[in-house]
Amino acid sequence: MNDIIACEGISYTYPAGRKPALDRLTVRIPQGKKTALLGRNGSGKSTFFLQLLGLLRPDRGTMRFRGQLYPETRRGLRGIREQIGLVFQDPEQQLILNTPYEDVSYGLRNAGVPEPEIRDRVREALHAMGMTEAADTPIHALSLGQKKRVALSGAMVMRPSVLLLDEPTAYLDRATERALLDELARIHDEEGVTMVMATHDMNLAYEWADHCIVVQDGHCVMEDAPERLFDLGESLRDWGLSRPAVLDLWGAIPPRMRLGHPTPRSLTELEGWLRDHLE
Ligand SMILES: Nc1ncnc2c1ncn2[C@@H]1O[C@H](COP(=O)(O)OP(=O)(O)OP(=O)(O)O)[C@@H](O)[C@H]1O
Repeated sequence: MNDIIACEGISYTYPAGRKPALDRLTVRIPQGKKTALLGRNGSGKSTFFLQLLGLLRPDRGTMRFRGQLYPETRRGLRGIREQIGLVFQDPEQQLILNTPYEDVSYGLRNAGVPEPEIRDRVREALHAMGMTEAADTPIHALSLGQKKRVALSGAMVMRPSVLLLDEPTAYLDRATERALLDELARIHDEEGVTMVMATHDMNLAYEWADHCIVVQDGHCVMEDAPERLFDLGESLRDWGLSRPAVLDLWGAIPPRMRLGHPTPRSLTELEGWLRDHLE
């Protein structure tokens, strides 16, 4: 597996922090894959995202993007930021202009993209998120799910190679969550974008991720495929993680019935299996 990002022993303490937010963190982000970043509140996930964007710099350790050390200069870091998009947990923190159209065009205009191209790219990005009709609606009149879609459009319009998603499904209802996940799947499959998602939802991590990273107290304690990670019992509890419900339900089905069938990755998949096998 090729790594698009590799961090080696990075540590960081906030100026006002009493202990390190990141403590000798060593992790890699595989290129073109979907990585879930897991860990209890305060374990360092958001801080890690800010480090990846170059908005915070490690006190020690090294970070590489496509095999090259992160640049030291502002200009170099801006170049990294053009290739990495971040969608904040709270869209209110991200959306700064009056309408979706204005907000999504902001980054392109800053990058000096010509107006006709801005128009086309913004329309395309809003259309992909089903936000065409709301393009000129005041942001404050949008629902939370719509605001999240605008934030995602704003990140995607820059055509990043890596998309960082901080709790993208937090506060969303099931239907809006499903629509957002379908859109992420489309972006991943069609555009080959590497994705990293911080989430507290273990069902989602198990269903969505190819690769999982677990952080505890700013340190990586486990990095593996979801099926191996979620097979661990006690350690999961120590790290503040739960087992995905689908694994417990699947385990409750008599072994002779499930023998030879791959373990379902989601409750929807399990539901389909039950429908086929219990008729
Ligand atoms: N601006 C700040 N100043 C001082 N300490 C901070 C600051 N931001 C975060 N921290 C501390 O750094 C540590 C890591 O926080 P971080 O927000 O990265 O965790 P997280 O895993 O993203 O948490 P959550 O799951 O709640 O979003 C915590 O101890 C937190 O209190």
